[in-house]
Parts: sequence; C-alpha cells; structure tokens
Amino acid sequence: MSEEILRIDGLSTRFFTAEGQVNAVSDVSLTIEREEVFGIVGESGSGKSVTALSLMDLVESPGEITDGRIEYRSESLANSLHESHPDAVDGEFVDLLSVPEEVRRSLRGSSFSMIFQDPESSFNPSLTVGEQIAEAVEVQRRARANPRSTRAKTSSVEYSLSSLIASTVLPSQRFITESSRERAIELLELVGIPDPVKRADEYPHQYSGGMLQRAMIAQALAGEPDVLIADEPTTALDVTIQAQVLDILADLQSEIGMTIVLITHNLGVIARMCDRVGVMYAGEIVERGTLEDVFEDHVHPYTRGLLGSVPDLEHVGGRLEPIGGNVPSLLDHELGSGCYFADRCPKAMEECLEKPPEFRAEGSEEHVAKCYLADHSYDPGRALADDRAEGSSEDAPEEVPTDD
Ligand SMILES: Nc1ncnc2c1ncn2[C@@H]1O[C@H](COP(=O)(O)OP(=O)(O)OP(=O)(O)O)[C@@H](O)[C@H]1O
Ligand code: NI
Repeated sequence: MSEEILRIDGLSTRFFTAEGQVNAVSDVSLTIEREEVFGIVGESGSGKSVTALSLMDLVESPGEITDGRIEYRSESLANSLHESHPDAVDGEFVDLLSVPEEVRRSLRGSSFSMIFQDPESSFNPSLTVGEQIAEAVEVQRRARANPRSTRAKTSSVEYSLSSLIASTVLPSQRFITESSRERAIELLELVGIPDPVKRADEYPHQYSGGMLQRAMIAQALAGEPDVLIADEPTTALDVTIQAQVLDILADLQSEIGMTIVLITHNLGVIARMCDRVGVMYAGEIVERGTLEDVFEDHVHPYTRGLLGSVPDLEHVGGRLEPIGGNVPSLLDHELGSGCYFADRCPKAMEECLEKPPEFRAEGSEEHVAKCYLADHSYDPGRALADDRAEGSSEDAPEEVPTDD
C-alpha cells in the first residue's frame, strides 16, 4: 500500500529580474509516494532545479515561491502546529509554505535532503570529509527536540521554536562527538567508500569525483531524511561511476525505504530508477504518470520528442534526442497565452492557442497530460499554419474558434 508523503499543488516560482519576471516554475502539481523514486525529466532550462530548490525552500532572491502548496505528511509536525497554524494543517499533512520559515529550515536535512550535480560545492575544502559528515550528524541530532527520540519525525515531539532556531546555528568542530564520528564512518561505508575509517580523515581534494559524490550522499543521509532530492546526481561522472552511484541510490531506496526525487535529463536513468515520472517543459509538468504511461502511452508531443527514436522501455538509450526549435523564454511578457510547446509541436492545432488544461490520459489512473491530444485526436484540418511562430510573441489567440 502506497502512502503519499508529499502533495505539491499549484506550485509557482518566479524570479524578478531586471529583464522582467521569469516564470521558472508554473502551476506544478504532483504527489510523491513514500518509498518511491519519482523522476523529473526535461530539457535544460525547463525548471527542474528550481522545482527541487522550491521543495527545499532554497530559492534565493530575486526568486520567490509565489503560489501553491507543498504539503508534507508528518503526524508529529501536524500535531505541533495545528493550534498555532490551523490553516497550514490538513490531517497529517502540513503546508510548508504556510508555516514559519524556522519550521521549514528545521526540516532541511532531517526531513528533506538534497544532493547536487557538483559535490565540491557541498564540502568545505579545509575540513576532512569525516568531520563534515559528523557535523551534519551532530546538527541533526541537536535539531531533535526530544533527546530520547532518534527519529523525531516518527515520534510526537513538540517542536519548540527556540530549539529550532538554536539548531540552525552552525556547529563548530568542537561539538563533534565520538558517536557522530562513528556514524559518519558508518555512512561512508553505507555509500560504498572503501576503507571508510581512513577515508574519513581525508580532505575533499583527496577524493575522486565519484567518491566525493558518494560522500555527498552520505552527508545528505546524516539526518535520516524522509525524502532525498537528487538533482542530476551523476551527470558530472563518467559512465561506469554513474552506474555505481545509481546502484547506491537504488540500494538505499530498497534497503532503507528512502523516498527519492530524481532529476535528470537522461531517460536511461529514468527508466532504470523510477517508479513514476513527470516531464517538464517551460516550467510546467506537461505529462506525468507511471514509467509505462510516459514511455509507452505518452500523448504529449514533447514527451514523444524527448523519447526520440526510443522504441520502448527496454531500448532506452542515454541520450535525449534534440527537438527542433528552442526552449521558450520564460519571461512572463514573452510567454504566449497558449500551449508553450505549440510553436515546436508537429501536431499543433487551433485550440492550442489557448492553454491546455490537465487532461486524464489513457493508461494508469495517474496518467495526465497538459495537451489537447489527451482529449481528442489530431485533426490536420485544424493544424496551425507554419508561419505561426514568426516574430517573437504577438498575443494572437484572441480569435480562437471554440467549437464545443
Ligand atoms: N537566479 C535566477 N535568476 C533568474 N532566473 C533564474 C535563476 N535561476 C534559474 N532561473 C531560470 O529559471 C528557469 C529554470 O531553470 P532551472 O535551473 O530550474 O532549469 P533546469 O531544468 O534545472 O535546467 P538544467 O537541465 O540545465 O539544469 C531558467 O529559465 C533559468 O534561467
Ligand atoms: Ni538543473
């Protein structure tokens, strides 16, 4: 029986830049189930990383989450907030966007953890890897208000605001205890670092790229997070090492029941690792469903374009086929009011000048697509003329014929 751990509803994140408002993430809705691997795939610039950063509450100025709910299932958190923030609590779920920032911050590391493409950025070059992982263990141990509980999220701990604030103060080395050091060594072993006792005393520059990537995973696991968000975790690695790092993630998923949100532009990685997948384009999830839905029963021409010549799930190569045309500018004043893919779409019809809602699609119950083709089949008689994309973005869709 699967259980939802995250419900994301109508999430929008914008950057307010000198050039204008960048709609990096627009109205994203999806659910993540406990112990699944949920994949997010899309071309460069489609909003995958900003979605991940939004979930972690790591969007920085001039960026801002402008809309939506991010509901996280945690009975203890819900209990501790239902009096002070009744609007944020819905049963066992807490809307992280309606609680004080200190609460969100306290969840970082202990409930949500993130690993990045570039492990160097996660380590301080002047401290040993072991020290830094031990620090992460220590921070998370301190963050737990009740010292008797090893996993705050599974007990009904009261989250006191002062302890949350205290826990976000950076630790200094002198707080590292023998037990957190031992835990760091265990974590290094868990991610397959040979001779972890010795390697714990080495500095980041003494690690190879693949080893440092593993160490970053170990660091992310220090707080026993419920959800691990992995943003292109293997892109910078060579192919054999990539496979090893993916194996480690897959083992963690099956052995400790980790929930993983895996961001990649590699369809082979998606096919190998994920249970369900969301396809992103221009800041939106344009199609989502199980692996089979997306690989074999896709309806969105963008998904088809990404899959390129891939015949089926068994023959997924590593590479995305380039799709003709360019990712649109995400500047609000340049985005048209129709389907953002229409000017690259081989099956664009007149109705596509108006933004498609999310339609249910054939396949599993969860299969949805923001595309009229999920609702009715292609009619060449309504094909958009080929010169439609000329110029930049005239707001033309006013006289869309609505034929219902
Ligand atoms: N700090 C920022 N300021 C302005 N715009 C930003 C900022 N960060 C991201 N964006 C914009 O948000 C959009 C989505 O970017 P994002 O990094 O999420 O894409 P992505 O799908 O992760 O791409 P990639 O595969 O290249 O990592 C892009 O148009 C990007 O230019
Ligand atoms: Ni990215």
